[in-house]
Amino acid sequence: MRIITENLTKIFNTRRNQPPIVAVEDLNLDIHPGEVFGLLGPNGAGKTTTVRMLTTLIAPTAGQAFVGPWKVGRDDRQIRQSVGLLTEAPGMYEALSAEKNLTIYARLYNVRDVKGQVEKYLRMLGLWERRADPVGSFSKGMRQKLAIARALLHEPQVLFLDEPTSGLDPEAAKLVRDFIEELESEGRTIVLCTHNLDEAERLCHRVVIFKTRLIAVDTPENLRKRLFGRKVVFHLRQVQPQWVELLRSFPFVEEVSTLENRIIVGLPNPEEQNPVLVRRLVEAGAEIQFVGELRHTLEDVYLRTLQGLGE
Ligand SMILES: Nc1ncnc2c1ncn2[C@@H]1O[C@H](COP(=O)(O)OP(=O)(O)OP(=O)(O)O)[C@@H](O)[C@H]1O
Repeated sequence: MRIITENLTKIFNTRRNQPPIVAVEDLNLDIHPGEVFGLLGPNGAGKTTTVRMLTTLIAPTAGQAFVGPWKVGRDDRQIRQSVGLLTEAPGMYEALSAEKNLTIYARLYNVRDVKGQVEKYLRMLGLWERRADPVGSFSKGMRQKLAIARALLHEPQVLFLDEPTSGLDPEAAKLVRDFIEELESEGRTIVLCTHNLDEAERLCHRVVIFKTRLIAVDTPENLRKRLFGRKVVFHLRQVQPQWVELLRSFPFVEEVSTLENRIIVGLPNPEEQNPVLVRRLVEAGAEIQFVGELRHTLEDVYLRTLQGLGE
């Protein structure tokens, strides 16, 4: 399912005499069916507010939004049936078993085969053996998995995951990430709010960086290229100034810098241009140990993007 927002805005009117809080302003997004889409932004950027609007938990102040063919504010019942939501602090009945908790929610969602669906997701998330235990006895990771199971019981085509791996140990976090990839392969649209940029980079096709308003939206790769260009690192046995000058003499070379025994070269198209540079360096007597691409992480991109706003 496709998700579209058009000038989506949310303003919270707090206490009297207090200025209103603009949480989300004029947000325009087009999330493609079947993509994993990351919502990135600092604390208070409006990520949760956006998710709450798209899942019909709160009404937009202005603008509009569509989840598949359904319009937020007009078709809320259909939207609730089509979306699954994992919130930051999913509440469960602590004294009841995992199975009982899921059964209650499955009934609430009018799931047809309650028993079958509950079993399917308990098994899928590795909780089947612990199904009779009270949720109060579960670890954080098990609770998170149970919450994911709960969000999936009614087989939503769209899934909103707010910080799905926060507070999980690396093993549990990996399990959840693998599971997200599995859900993606089933063609579901997944919207992921996360502060874990490494995770966003691994899972998301595209990300939006926003802070109340949209700042940038693209694939992590394109954002990286746009902000940093592409850079190639030549590791040499030692660097001679004439090799730096040689590299600078190529018209397509954008910039050259050195760091210890490395020469870093900005190139628009390394696949085409590297072989030429390698050949000329070798001819000039350089001893090349390695050649690699300097990778900027999504974290670099994120921080640089927000810096542009004076963060
Ligand atoms: N119910 C509310 N009443 C008043 N203000 C609110 C309400 N919900 C959110 N806000 C405000 O809206 C802004 C955006 O909050 P939101 O929770 O959407 O941010 P977030 O990007 O999810 O942040 P975090 O990364 O910290 O979870 C904040 O300034 C917050 O204080």
